[in-house]
Amino acid sequence: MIDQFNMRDHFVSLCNLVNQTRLDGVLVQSGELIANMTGGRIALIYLLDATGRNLVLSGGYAQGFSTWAPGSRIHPLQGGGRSPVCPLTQVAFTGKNLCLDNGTAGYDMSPVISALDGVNCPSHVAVLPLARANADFLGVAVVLSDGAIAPWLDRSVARQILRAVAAAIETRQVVAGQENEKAMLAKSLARAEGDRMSLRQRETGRLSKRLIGRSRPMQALREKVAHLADKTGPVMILGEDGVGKEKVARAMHEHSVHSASAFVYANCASLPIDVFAPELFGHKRGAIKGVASARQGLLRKAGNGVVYLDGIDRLCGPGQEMLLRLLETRQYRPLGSDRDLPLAARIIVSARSDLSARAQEGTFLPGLYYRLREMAITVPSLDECREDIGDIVQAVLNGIEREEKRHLKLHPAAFAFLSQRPFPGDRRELEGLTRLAASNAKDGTMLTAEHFQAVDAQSEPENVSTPGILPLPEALAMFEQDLITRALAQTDGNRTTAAEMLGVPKRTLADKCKKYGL
Ligand SMILES: Nc1ncnc2c1ncn2[C@@H]1O[C@H](COP(=O)(O)OP(=O)(O)OP(=O)(O)O)[C@@H](O)[C@H]1O
Repeated sequence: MIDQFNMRDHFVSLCNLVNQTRLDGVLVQSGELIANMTGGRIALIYLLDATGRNLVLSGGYAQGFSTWAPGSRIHPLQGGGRSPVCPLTQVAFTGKNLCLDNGTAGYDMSPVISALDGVNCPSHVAVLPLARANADFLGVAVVLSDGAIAPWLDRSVARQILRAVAAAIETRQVVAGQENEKAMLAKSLARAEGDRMSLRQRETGRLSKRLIGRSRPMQALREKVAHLADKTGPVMILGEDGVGKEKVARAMHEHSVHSASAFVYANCASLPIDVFAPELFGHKRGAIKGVASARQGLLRKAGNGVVYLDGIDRLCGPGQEMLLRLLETRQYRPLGSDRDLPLAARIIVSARSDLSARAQEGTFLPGLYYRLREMAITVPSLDECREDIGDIVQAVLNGIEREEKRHLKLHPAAFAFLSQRPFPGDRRELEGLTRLAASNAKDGTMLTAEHFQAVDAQSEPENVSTPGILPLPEALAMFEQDLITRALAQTDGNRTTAAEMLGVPKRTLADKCKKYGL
């Protein structure tokens, strides 16, 4: 009769249960379902906590209350042999229904009474175990009824409903756990991303202090430097004289994980192989004639830092071949040694921008060029980044302020002057010009266009009036006169010696002196 009478209600409640998307909703729905099924007035759900040692009052249902959320309370599962017995503990350990239709004598009902918070406690109590799909203990449902509960529990539907309730709770717990994990993961990802961003900002900030300029080409350059900094393999930095190739190399090293190791500089320009090889690889004692002691090479000195080879385009042919071999084998042998050593340092080279053409025409080893261009950076010239002039000048002035305690500011007219002025020596020329202009300015003043113009005027070669095109006899006479004057000056007017110097007979010189009135 019970089953027939309530079947439709059970079915609706079960659908509601399955449709709950939150654990608290599942618990209320479960309470209602269990109460209806057992004819109870109140149903409480206690779930085992993560430690497996406590039952936590997690949800409940009370007839007549649209929503009822008993405060969550923790009840430690008690060890055996206690008196009075905790009914929750007993069910947790036995896994069997406990139906107290005939009174609760001998049982400690405080975990149940305390949950009621003043709600009148019905006379009949049953504690029903809830099990996970793998039969592990999940928790208990406590039913409080004004009438006998046992007859209701005998129905097969009771077992099915308790299984459905346990499954719904377990599913929600798993989903809630996953969501919790997802939220924690998202939080830690956001934290890591934040850390990464601020680290990146700090690093890019450091790079902008070294490689000054807000122009697009400079921004792109800094990005490329940051990108290549932690890669391995050689880097080639291309650019004309004074654009800042070495500065880029140093910035890349400082940005890398090996920044604590050494940055070793070597100028390759025009070095013959017998100087370049021992310099780079080092040599053993007695390996070089006339050199008594052994010497550590630059590769060894750099450790796992950087060896910066400046002006690789001017390295001699055998040097180029040696370098290619080093990059290919990643091994080298100090002169006089019989042991190869591994290449630990990163090789960064600099060259003028026309290296590709040089490789094509065969004046630079093509194989080395192709190896080096795998990671190449071209430094934009100041002409391509004219908007950076103000920032570079300001950086120089800041340096002067730090070193010399002199405070100088750039006058807008000076900036306008510099923006127009060509800089064939690139950033090096701008830096040097600013230093010289600043040396003529007083502390606390503005650096004006005149300060820069004064430096330019001093460095211009003296005005030599170049004669226009003269008829050849006239020009030859001028040249002859100048030559004789200088020969006489050098010989203190001694015509005999002067004639010898000029390779003419004494008589010819005398005639010419007469002709030119010397
Ligand atoms: N982005 C920059 N901001 C400010 N100063 C710079 C910048 N780039 C280079 N400089 C300055 O220009 C000068 C030349 O730089 P660096 O020696 O790095 O140039 P380079 O290209 O290696 O020159 P070279 O070809 O003669 O070896 C240095 O004094 C450096 O401080």
